[in-house]
Amino acid sequence: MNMLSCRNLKKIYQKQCVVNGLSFAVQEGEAFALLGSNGAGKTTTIKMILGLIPKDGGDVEKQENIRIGYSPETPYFHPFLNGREVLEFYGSLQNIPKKELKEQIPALLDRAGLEDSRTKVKNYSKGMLQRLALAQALLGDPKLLILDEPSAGLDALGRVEMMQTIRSLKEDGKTIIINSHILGDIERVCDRGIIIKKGNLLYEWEKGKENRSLEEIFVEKIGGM
Ligand SMILES: Nc1ncnc2c1ncn2[C@@H]1O[C@H](COP(=O)(O)OP(=O)(O)OP(=O)(O)O)[C@@H](O)[C@H]1O
Repeated sequence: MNMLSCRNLKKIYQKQCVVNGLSFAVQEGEAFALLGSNGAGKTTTIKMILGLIPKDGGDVEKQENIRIGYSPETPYFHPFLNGREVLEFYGSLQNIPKKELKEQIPALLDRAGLEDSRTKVKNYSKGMLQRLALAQALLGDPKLLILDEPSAGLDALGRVEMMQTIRSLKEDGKTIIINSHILGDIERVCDRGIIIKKGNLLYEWEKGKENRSLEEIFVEKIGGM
């Protein structure tokens, strides 16, 4: 069953077509990757799926009434709040009752690999911000998670932990769309994905479909056009 499908998605910026008729479907319970070089159109695609920017063509169809969690490429939170306070704030925007939030927040911080400390966001490292962005995306137990570069800025161990967390979320039944440049991570966690170049779909990747690594496929597809 599809969780989400995009048909002929299009985005034009300054007369330039940066997403050019993309069509793909994400099935319920899978981890799906959007792959491509810098400027390929991955974040723009995510923003159209979320309705953050208008489409210049095409459709996005989602399962009805699903909750979506979103971790943006460059997370920003109020600098004078600590992690817990950030989650309380976003939880209140979602109308999650205070009592429920109190129960959820320590588990969410823990799951994202953050301590429930008084450290304010202004003193967070880039990696801590990424972790907080993931915890924020998990508020309200969404069915679909959209993670834009979730391991950007994390050190090697942090990256491994982040990918383990994402894998465990998939095992819990969440559907996950990930935008990432780290092909080894994608290969370990994702089931399927698409390679995009200059807004065009180049290749539909599926784990185990080919007897070569995602990196080899990526280099061939991206380098060969
Ligand atoms: N608001 C905007 N106005 C004009 N051009 C934009 C805007 N946002 C994105 N673009 C352009 O659209 C193209 C696709 O950008 P996008 O951010 O979707 O790429 P990406 O694949 O996510 O890249 P990266 O991996 O570097 O994040 C780029 O050429 C970018 O410069």
